Amino acid sequence: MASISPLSVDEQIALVTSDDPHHPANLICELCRNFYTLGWVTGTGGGISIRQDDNIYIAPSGVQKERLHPSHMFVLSHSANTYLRHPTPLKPSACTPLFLAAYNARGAGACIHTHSHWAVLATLINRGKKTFRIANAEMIKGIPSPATGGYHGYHDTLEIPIIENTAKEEDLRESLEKAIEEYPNTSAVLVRRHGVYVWGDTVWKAKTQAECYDYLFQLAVEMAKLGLDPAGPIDPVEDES
Ligand SMILES: CSC[C@@H](O)[C@@H](O)C(=O)COP(=O)(O)O
Ligand SMILES: [Zn+2]
Repeated sequence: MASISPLSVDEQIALVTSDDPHHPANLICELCRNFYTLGWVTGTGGGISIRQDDNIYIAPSGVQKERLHPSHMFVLSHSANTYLRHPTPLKPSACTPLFLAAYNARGAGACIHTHSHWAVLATLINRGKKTFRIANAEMIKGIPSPATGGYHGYHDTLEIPIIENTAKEEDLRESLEKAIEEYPNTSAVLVRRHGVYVWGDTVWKAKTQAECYDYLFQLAVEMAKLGLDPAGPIDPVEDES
């Protein structure tokens, strides 16, 4: 991927400078501060990328994500596969190939990567399994169903692929791409002992869906602790009359 920008210095600065709080460079900073308080992006891990038309905004690698400034942002031209802005001496997030997988395969508008404990534990209660399952939970209704063009229903079983972690983040690309292909109805991929990637059509959909997923991961972990099957049926209610 070329790192020499075809843009002038002023044009590069303009890409990440805006008074609009909804500008991707500003939003990445704000959302990462929020995600930090949730334990999603602590210790420099995790992050979010946002696509605005052909421009993909990416945070730097190995930096405290709650202390980002818009001027730290990388901007990648999706169609040209060229960095329009590559602030030295920073490096783009190691999650970039994973974010690109969501943009390329699903036309996502944003992709979030968290190291949430709940996501990690959701992979551990499914030891030896390639899929996380949960059913009959209200928050499933917040998860899209690309197969129907709508959302999952309350009684649907939500299935999320689990891929195995690798020593380097970028080496997850192949298995993440395969999981996206094998699970056409998913908008998230869990990474064993690591976290989760969640994408959405817009930044707000990616955010709210990541919140629904995290809620469901916590619910499943707490249910498993109580000996309950997160994907189990609804118990029949006794007729006391
Ligand atoms: C605590 S380091 C974790 C990283 O290796 C990685 O898992 C991660 O999610 C963030 O990568 P980064 O390149 O800093 O954006
Ligand atoms: Zn990570």
